[in-house]
Order: sequence, then structure tokens, then C-alpha cells
Amino acid sequence: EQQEEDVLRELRLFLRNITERLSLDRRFKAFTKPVDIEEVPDYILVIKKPMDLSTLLTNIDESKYVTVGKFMSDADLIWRNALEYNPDSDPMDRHIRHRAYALKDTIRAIIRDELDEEFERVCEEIRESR
Ligand SMILES: O=C(C1CCC1)N1C[C@@H]2C[C@H]3C[C@@H](O)[C@@H](O)[C@]2(C1)O3
Repeated sequence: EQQEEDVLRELRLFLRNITERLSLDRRFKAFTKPVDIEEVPDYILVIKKPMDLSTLLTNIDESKYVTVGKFMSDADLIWRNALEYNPDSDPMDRHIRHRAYALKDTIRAIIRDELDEEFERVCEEIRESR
């Protein structure tokens, strides 16, 4: 009903705010757009589900996420994919992994500091009711 739509609208605003802040952080520039398949033809052979901050934003706008948990699963793909595709000891791979871990820790810190547990519980109730 209307109250549920109000909750989901607030969820989209919360998730959009987080995603836009991450997109503005210079450390995470490599995560802002999909990996270029022309530039990296084997990428989609290695990485089952590519994800990036611009795709996350599109998913939010399309109401794909009914809970913060579902958003977190896709957001975590961004740094997990980077660790998986860039595992080597060369400086470029290490640099990407450092930023991947920074993204992981930053997402978790924002959620810990800014997500109201009661709000997430209301979102879970809506998910279960659908
Ligand atoms: O994994 C990634 C992105 C970095 C975080 C996501 N890429 C795979 C390629 C390997 C490495 C060097 C360039 O070939 C560049 O195309 C990529 C992009 O970085």
C-alpha cells in the first residue's frame, strides 16, 4: 500500500546517496563503469556477473532492490570481481586489489554508520510479503 511505497522510495534515496558518494571518490574511478569488453575480451569468460557503480545506480532507479541486503550483494560483486580478475603480484594488480578492499571497507562502514536496523527490518517484511 502507500506506506510500503514510501518505505521503498526512502530505500532508493538512501541507496542512491551511497552509490553517488562512492562514484565521486577518486579511489573508485575504475569501478564507476562496466569493464570494457573490447579492451578486455576474456573478462566475461572469467567474471560470471560483472557489476559497476553506474549499473548499481540504474538498478536502484529500476526498483531492483527491496532491501539493503540485496543492494549489498550486488555492490560486493564490484570488489569481489576486481580481486578475482586481478590476482597477480604485479604492481597494477596490487593497486586494483588495494582499491577493491578500500571499496569493501567503505561500503561496510557507511552501512554500519548510516543504516537504521529497524528500517532494514521493515524492508525485509515488505520483501517477504511479495
Ligand atoms: O578489473 C578491471 C577493473 C579494475 C577494477 C575493475 N579491469 C580488468 C582490466 C585489467 C586491468 C588493466 C586494464 O586492462 C583494464 O582494462 C582493467 C579493467 O584493469
